[in-house]
Order: sequence, then structure tokens, then C-alpha cells
Amino acid sequence: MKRVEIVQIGVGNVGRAVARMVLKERGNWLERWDLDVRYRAVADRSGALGGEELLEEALDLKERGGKLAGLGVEPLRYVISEPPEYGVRRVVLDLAVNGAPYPLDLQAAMGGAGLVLSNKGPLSRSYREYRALTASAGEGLRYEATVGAGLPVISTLQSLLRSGDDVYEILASPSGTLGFILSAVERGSSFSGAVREAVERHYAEPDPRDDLSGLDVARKALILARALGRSLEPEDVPFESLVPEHLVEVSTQEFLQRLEEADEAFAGRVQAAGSRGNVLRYLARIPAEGPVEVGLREVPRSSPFSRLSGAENAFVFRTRRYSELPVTVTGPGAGPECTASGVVYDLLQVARESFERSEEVLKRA
Ligand SMILES: NC(=O)C1=CN([C@@H]2O[C@H](COP(=O)(O)OP(=O)(O)OC[C@H]3O[C@@H](n4cnc5c(N)ncnc54)[C@H](O)[C@@H]3O)[C@@H](O)[C@H]2O)C=CC1
Ligand SMILES: N[C@@H](CC=O)C(=O)O
Repeated sequence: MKRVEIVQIGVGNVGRAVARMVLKERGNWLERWDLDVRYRAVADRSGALGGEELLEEALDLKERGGKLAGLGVEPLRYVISEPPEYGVRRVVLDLAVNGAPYPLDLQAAMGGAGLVLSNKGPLSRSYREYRALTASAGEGLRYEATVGAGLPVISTLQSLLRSGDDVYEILASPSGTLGFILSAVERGSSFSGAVREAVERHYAEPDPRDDLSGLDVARKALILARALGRSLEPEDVPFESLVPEHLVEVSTQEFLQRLEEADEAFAGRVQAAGSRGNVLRYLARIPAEGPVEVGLREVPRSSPFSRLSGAENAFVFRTRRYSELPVTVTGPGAGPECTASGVVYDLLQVARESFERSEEVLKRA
């Protein structure tokens, strides 16, 4: 039997969907691939809860907004520092937000653990830190869910590059939240109502201003650019904010309460574009060379981006082999269930490939 242990950082909307999917599906993995997947720990900001005894209770507690500390935790760094039992493969799932887990991700990767990310933070720090993480994790790193949630975006890009194609540029509408808000306002919803709905559907980042400011799109663009082989720094991807100036500094709670203050101006922008026969979409252009562009664009109704609705994303890959008719990946680009699918697929790939690699080494010895 091939034994795998998960250390999961982050038990938010995506984290809980992943844990529930693993608990539901793992019987099939055991039957199909002889893969025995268990939780070593789940962690939030208050610490790491070991084992599976209290896992269901922990998921319910987090759903209600509680902290794992209430169930008894140890520091996550202790769990990461302690190697798994002999023969057990560890996979760390970083499903937290922003860059804080980076040192632990790096430590885990250096210790030989697999690393699966939906968190864009660790891959969108300085280029030096990006290289340190990707070089340490090697083939054990997967990050499909960081761009386009469960859509096959990173894997499409990698398969184009690995098969020897030249990717000239990627054009994308990569924000579920901004796509949802812009298409809802086009249909007559208020900006405030659309933002609140994107939050309720768990499309948005914990602070929705990280979506509205363009930061989340810029991070995705940086991840794609780096996957294309470009050694860019975060400041090489400037982005255009849609957050009203006077609501930048207030708390998240106050921001959500005062959203109505932005309704009129936002509706005005959308209507102005409409009167010219266009729609607004928040887009990214990632060329193989030259500046990466991220911002709000007015696009004609004939553009494939204008047809996107709700949390739908689109990624258009223009390459040497696909120049006239580009490769396009489209579908829902946000939401806990879709994102969890991407994470769980990566987890299985990392785990199975890790066993395959060691079988090859044994065969050669
Ligand atoms: N919600 C979505 O549709 C998608 C989300 N993502 C990414 O997945 C990640 C998780 O998203 P959600 O679950 O929606 O957010 P969330 O806010 O519901 O959950 C994040 C969790 O991470 C925990 N956390 C934050 N910093 C931590 C740290 N240093 N150590 C341990 N735990 C920490 C928080 O306590 C929180 O429970 C984010 O990075 C997000 O950008 C990616 C694709 C789609
Ligand atoms: N907040 C993000 C979630 C996925 O990355 C989005 O809305 O696209």
C-alpha cells in the first residue's frame, strides 16, 4: 500500500471543500491505485490540529467561524519540521491566503514533501523567492488552482511548452469576482449588490478589495508569466484599481458596509461603455516578451471576452502552432468546489508521481 499524509494549511472555503472531497473520495483511490491518503494535520492561523480524530468537528467549527485552537493545536512549524514515518509521502496543501506560509512551504519542499497550492502568495513574491521554492520542490510542485481555479490553465501552458511549441502570448479574463460583478452590473444589478453576492458565493478573496484592486489578477498574470519562463518581479506587473480612493484605507467590514457609495460611479462607467456598443472586462495580457498588461478594458460585443458571464474565466493561448485559431480554455474560474477539484487532482498527481519516481530509482539500482 502507498501511504500519503496531507498537511493542509488553510481551512477556509477552499480548504473545507478540499478536506470534504478527500474524505469522500479516498476510498476510491485506495481501491483504484492502492493509495492510502490520510490527514496528518490541518492548520489555520491559530495552529495545527493533528490527526483525523477531530477533523470533521474542525471543519464544522471553521464553518461557524471558530479557531482550531479551540480543539487543541500545536505550532504548524513543529509538524513541518518532523519528517513523516518511513515510507509515507507527505504532501503539503497551501490553501491559505497571501505569502505568510512561504517559509513553511519552502521548508517542507526542501524536506522532500510535495507541495500543492491554491494560494497565489508563495508564487508571487520576489523572483529570487520564486526560484528558491520552485527549485526546491521540483516535480513535486503543482499549482493549477492558483489560476482559473479548477480549469486546466497551467497544465495547458506546460503541455504546449513541453511539446516544443512557442507561446507568443496569453490573453485572459482571469478573475471570477470581477467577471461576476461586471456582467451583473451590465444586466442592471447594483455594484454593491454584485460585490456582496460574489462574497456570499465565496468567489472573492477574504478582502474583496484584493480582487477589485486588480492585485489578484496581477498575481495570476505574474504566475503565468513566470510559468512562461519570464523572470519578472511583482512590480513589473502594474495593475489598475477599481476601489474608490476614499474606501482604500477602511477596514474590510466598513468597506462592505459602505459599498453603496460606489454604485453610481460604477454603473456610470458600465453604461458609458454600453452606449458605445462595448462592455467592460478586467483583462490580462501576458506576452512572451515586453510588458505584461493588467487592467479594465472596453471590449466590443463581438469579442469572446464580452460573452463571459458570472464567474466565467477565459484564457487564450496564441502560439506558433496555434496562431490563426488559438487554444482557448474557458469555464468557471472561482468557487470552492471548482477550486477543490483542481487541488485534489494536483494532490493525486503529486502523490502518484512521487511513488512512480521511487519505483524507477529502485528498478535502476
Ligand atoms: N475561492 C476561490 O474561488 C479561489 C480561491 N483561491 C485561493 O485559495 C486560497 C483560499 O481561498 P478561500 O478558501 O476562498 O479563502 P478563505 O479566506 O475562506 O480561507 C483562507 C484560510 O486561510 C487561513 N490562513 C490565512 N493565513 C494563514 C496562515 N499563515 N497559516 C494558516 N492559515 C492561514 C485563514 O484563517 C482562512 O481560514 C486563497 O489564496 C485564494 O486566493 C484560488 C482559486 C479560487
Ligand atoms: N478571488 C479569485 C478566486 C480565484 O482565484 C477570483 O475571483 O478569481
